[in-house]
Amino acid sequence: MSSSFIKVPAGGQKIIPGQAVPDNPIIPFIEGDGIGVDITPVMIKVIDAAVEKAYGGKKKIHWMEVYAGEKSTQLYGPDEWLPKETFDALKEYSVSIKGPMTTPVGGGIRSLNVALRQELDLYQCLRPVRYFKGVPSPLKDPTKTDMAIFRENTEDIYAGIEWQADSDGAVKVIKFLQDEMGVRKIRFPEHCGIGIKPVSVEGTSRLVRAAIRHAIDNDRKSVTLVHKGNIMKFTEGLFRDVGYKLAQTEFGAQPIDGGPWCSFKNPNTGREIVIKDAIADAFLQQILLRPAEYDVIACCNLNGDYISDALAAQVGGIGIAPGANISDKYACFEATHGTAPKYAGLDKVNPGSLILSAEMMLRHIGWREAAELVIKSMEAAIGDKQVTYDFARLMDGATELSCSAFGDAMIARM
Ligand SMILES: NC(=O)C1=CN([C@@H]2O[C@H](COP(=O)(O)OP(=O)(O)OC[C@H]3O[C@@H](n4cnc5c(N)ncnc54)[C@H](OP(=O)(O)O)[C@@H]3O)[C@@H](O)[C@H]2O)C=CC1
Ligand SMILES: O=C(O)CCC(=O)C(=O)O
Ligand SMILES: [Mg+2]
Repeated sequence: MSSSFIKVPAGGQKIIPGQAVPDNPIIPFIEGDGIGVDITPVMIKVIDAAVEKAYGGKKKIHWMEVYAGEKSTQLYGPDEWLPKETFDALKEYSVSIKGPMTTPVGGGIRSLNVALRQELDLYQCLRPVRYFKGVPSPLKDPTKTDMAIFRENTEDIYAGIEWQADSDGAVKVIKFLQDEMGVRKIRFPEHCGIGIKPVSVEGTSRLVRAAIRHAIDNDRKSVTLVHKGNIMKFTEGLFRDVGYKLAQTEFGAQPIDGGPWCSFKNPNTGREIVIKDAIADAFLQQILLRPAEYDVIACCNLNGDYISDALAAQVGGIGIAPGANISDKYACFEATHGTAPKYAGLDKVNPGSLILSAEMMLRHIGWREAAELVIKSMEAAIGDKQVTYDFARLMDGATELSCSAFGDAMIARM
């Protein structure tokens, strides 16, 4: 593959990590599969309008399309799902945004989303979950759900280290486990797929460190380590133990009543931050019944995937659930939801999740005034009951708007 399809927009400048963000940054975007074709242009239109309104033309994003997923196979060739020039651009321009990408179940290609996170070492998946006034919710008081999920984004069973049943690899790994590791517990070793779950001290430490720093910077009351460490002792249990240890060694947390919960004073505000843990199954009921008790959540990759969608449902669903994949150098923003294939091209779905992901991106580059306009206009559109189908079907007296009309309704309210 040597073709280049990326056109660098004239008049834009690179964002260079550690340097001031230029007023004319080039931001690469991946349109995404499925509903990507609907939500990505609406996101761009809304963000451009907010930036224009906030800065009167002094600042402007120069969007640069880069290709991955189905669109990339159409351009570069049938097996080119994530071309090298896309990776290179995401690194070179350091801040980017992407639509969702399809991953087939069972066979076929491995997740391009996971590949991107791993290749760019975007180890923090930050998914804030909070309530917007007027949004339909199954909870009596959805305002109590206000959490920031820090999901480890590069390891765990999600890393996709696994072998298909009956493949040479599966047979070999199972034989190794039985013959050399003394494993007797594989219930049906014949015709058995097998996977590996890596959870490391280093991977856990950097994620929990980011979660605790977020709690400090945002004056949150607690960080909860969510895990299934009673069952998977040396992976999820490690996650919990390393998290507690790090809170003590790096942040000076002291055990509460003999531990393992511990706490320290926020150096900025003097208020106490509690580090606690919860076993994942119980946590999933606690967030519904006692959401006010949770602030910042730190968890392994797979648990974070489940928790993200479950928490999103408490405050309106994945149509309005934003996210960011962050490393120490790069950031790639993306919605929590996927490609919702049955709605692709219908101009129907909620673009809110990708728009709010872009809002996080605006804050990330320090364009707070534009970010606030995005929030204000979304609240105003929802407050006026001008919403997409997902909210309209749950709200009395709402006007159902198309995806693009919802974007326009936001712009009209900036
Ligand atoms: N980061 C990424 O790129 C992700 C990619 N995926 C991939 O997406 C594909 C489809 O996955 P699937 O399990 O169907 O999950 P999706 O998140 O794509 O969709 C599930 C359901 O969520 C609702 N939904 C999703 N997006 C929106 C939106 N913007 N507005 C309103 N409602 C929305 C719809 O509910 P309803 O039917 O009730 O209207 C939809 O049917 C898979 O290949 C999966 O691997 C999945 C998650 C993340
Ligand atoms: O990569 C995928 O297809 C799914 C990813 C996903 O569900 C997520 O990151 O929340
Ligand atoms: Mg998911």
